[in-house]
Amino acid sequence: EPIEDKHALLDFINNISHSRNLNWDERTSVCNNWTGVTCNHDNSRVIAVRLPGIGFRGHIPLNTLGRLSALQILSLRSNAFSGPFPTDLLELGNLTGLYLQFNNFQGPLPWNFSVWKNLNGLNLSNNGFNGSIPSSITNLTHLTALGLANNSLSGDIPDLNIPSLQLLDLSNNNLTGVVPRSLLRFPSSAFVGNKISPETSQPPVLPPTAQPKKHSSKFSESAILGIVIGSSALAFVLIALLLIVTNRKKADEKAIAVKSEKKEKSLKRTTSERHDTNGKLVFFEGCNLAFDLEDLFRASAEVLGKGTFGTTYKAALEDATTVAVKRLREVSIGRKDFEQQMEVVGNIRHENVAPLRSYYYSKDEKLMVYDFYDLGSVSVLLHAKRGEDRIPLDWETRMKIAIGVARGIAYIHLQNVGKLVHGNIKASNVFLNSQKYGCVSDLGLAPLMSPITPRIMRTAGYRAPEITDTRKVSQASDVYSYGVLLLELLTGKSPVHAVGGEEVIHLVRWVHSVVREEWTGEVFDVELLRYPNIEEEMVAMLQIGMSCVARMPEQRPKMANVVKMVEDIRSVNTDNQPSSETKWPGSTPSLIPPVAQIGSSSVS
Ligand SMILES: Nc1ncnc2c1ncn2[C@@H]1O[C@H](COP(=O)(O)OP(=O)(O)OP(=O)(O)O)[C@@H](O)[C@H]1O
Repeated sequence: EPIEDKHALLDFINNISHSRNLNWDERTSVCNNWTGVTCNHDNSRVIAVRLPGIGFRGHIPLNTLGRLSALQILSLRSNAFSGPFPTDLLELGNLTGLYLQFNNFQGPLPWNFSVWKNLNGLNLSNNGFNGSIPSSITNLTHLTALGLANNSLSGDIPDLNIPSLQLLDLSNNNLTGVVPRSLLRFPSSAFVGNKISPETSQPPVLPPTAQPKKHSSKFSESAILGIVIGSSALAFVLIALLLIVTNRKKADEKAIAVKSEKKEKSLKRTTSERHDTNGKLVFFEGCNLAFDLEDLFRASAEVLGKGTFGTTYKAALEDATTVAVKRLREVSIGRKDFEQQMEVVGNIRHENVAPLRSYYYSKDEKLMVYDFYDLGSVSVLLHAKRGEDRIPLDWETRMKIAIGVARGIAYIHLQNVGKLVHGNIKASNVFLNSQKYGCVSDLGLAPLMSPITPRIMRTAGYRAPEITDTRKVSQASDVYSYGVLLLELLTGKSPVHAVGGEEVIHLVRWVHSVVREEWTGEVFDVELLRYPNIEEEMVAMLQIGMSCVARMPEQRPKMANVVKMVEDIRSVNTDNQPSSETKWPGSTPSLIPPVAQIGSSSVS
C-alpha cells in the first residue's frame, strides 16, 4: 500500500474538523475501502480523493493533500472549507479534475494555472474568490469544463481559446469588458450577472429557459445547459438524481419543473449521506473519467431502456462526459460475491469487450458505469426505422461486427480460468468500437441474479433451448446466442418478431425452414442486395450461424473456432474481391460444406 500517501491523508484528516465520520483507520490499508479514496490498479498510489459533503470546515491543513503526487481527481465540493486557495494543490501536476465548488474559499485564484497541464474539469464556483481570472488558464489545453460562477471575480474575461472546452459558467461575478471572440460560442447564460458591456458581447444563441423538454435527447441537452445556468436548473438536475437514487418514481419530467430549490437541497444532502456511508464507487484501470458518486447522482439522466437486469441511463456529467449507468435490480448475491464478479468483469480489457469503468454497491443500490456509445447498439443500427431515409448497415460493417463480437466472446471465454460466460449476447448489447468492429457489453451478470426468468421475450430469441431446463447460461449457450446474432445480421430480422399482427416467429426456426426448402436466397436482408459479390460470404456466414444454433450444446463449435471460421471467410474471399478495403487477418481457408448440408443435424 502507498504509505506516503496514507500518511498525507491521515495528516489531512487529523488536522481538519469535519462533521461526518470517515472510516479512515490507520490499521487498514488506504486502498481497502477508505471512504472516498481510490488507488491505482496495483494499489501503489492514491489517484483520486472524493470527499463531497463531509462537513469539513476551516483551512485545508498545509502540506497534506499536496503530497499526494499521483493524484488525478480531487473533489472537496459541498463542504465549508475557508481560507485562501490552497496553494499546496499546485503541487499536483497530474490532476485531471479539481472540484472545490460550494465552499467558502476566498481571495485570489492562483496565477499559475499552467501547472495542471492535464486538467479537464475545473469547478471553483460558489466560493468567495475575487481578483481577476488569470490568463494562465488559457494554457489548460485539455479543459472541457470550467465553472467559476458565483464568486466575486472581476476584470476582463481572458480570451480562452481552448477548443476542447464544452461547458463554461462565469455567471454572477463582477466581470467587465466584453465576451472575447473565442467564447461567443457559449450561451449568454454563461456570462449573466456580470458587468459585461452588452453592445459588443452578442452571444450567438439565447437558450430559452432551463425548462425540461418533454422528451429524451432534448432533455439531456437542456439538462447540460441547466447545469451551466445554475440555480434555476438545479431543480431538475436534482430530480434526475431523485430518479436514479430513490427508486420511488418513474421518469416524470413534468414533475421536475415544479420542485422547489429548498426541497432539493435537503434531498441532496440525505442522498449523499446515505451513499457515502453505505458503499463506494470502485474504478477500474484506464478510467480517466472525473466523477464521483455525487456527480453520478446529480447528472441529468435519460432512461435508455429497461433490460433483463435493470434499467440503463444515459448520464451527462458536469465535465461534459457522458456515461451509461446500469442500475441493477434484484441482485440476489451478497457484497463479496458481487465485488468478486465485478473484479473479473472490470479487469477485462479487450478491444471487442466494452470496458466496465466503475461500479457501485450498497444495500439499496447497485450500479455499473460504462462508456456511452453514441451510435447506439447494433439492434438500433440494424432495425431502427427501416425506410427510405435510412442508411443501411452495409455488409462490410456487418462482417466487422460479427468478427469483433466473436473475438470478444472468445476472449471472455478464456477468463476466470476459462470459466467466464457472457450470458447475455444480443444485438442490444453489441456496440461499435472506434474501429467499427463489434464490441460486447453487459457480460457476466447472470450469476448475480436469481435463476433466469423465461418471461422476458426480448432475450428469449437468443436463448439456447437447453436453458429452459438447466436455467443456467454456459459458454455453449453463448455460442448459440452468437449464432442467433449472426442470423439477425444476415436476415435483418429480429430474433423474435411479429409478422402480420400477433404472430411471433422464431428466427432460428424460420431460417431453418427457408433453407430446408431451398429458398436460401430468400433469407438474406433485402438491404444487402445492393452490394455486389457478397453472396459467397453471406452463405458462408449463414453456415457458421447455423452451426452455432445447433440444438445440442455439444454439437456447437467452441467460440475460438468460430473466430477462425469467421476470419477465414474473409481471407478466402479477399482474393476474389478487389473491392474489399480491409485486409482481414486469418489463417488457412476452412472447408465450407454446401448449404444443403447445414442444419440437417441441428434442426429442432
Ligand atoms: N454503454 C451504452 N451506450 C449506449 N447505449 C447503451 C449502453 N448500454 C446500454 N445501452 C442501451 O440502453 C438500452 C437498455 O440497455 P439494457 O442493457 O439495460 O437493456 P437490454 O440490453 O435491452 O437488456 P439486458 O438487460 O438483457 O441487457 C438498450 O437499448 C441498450 O442498447
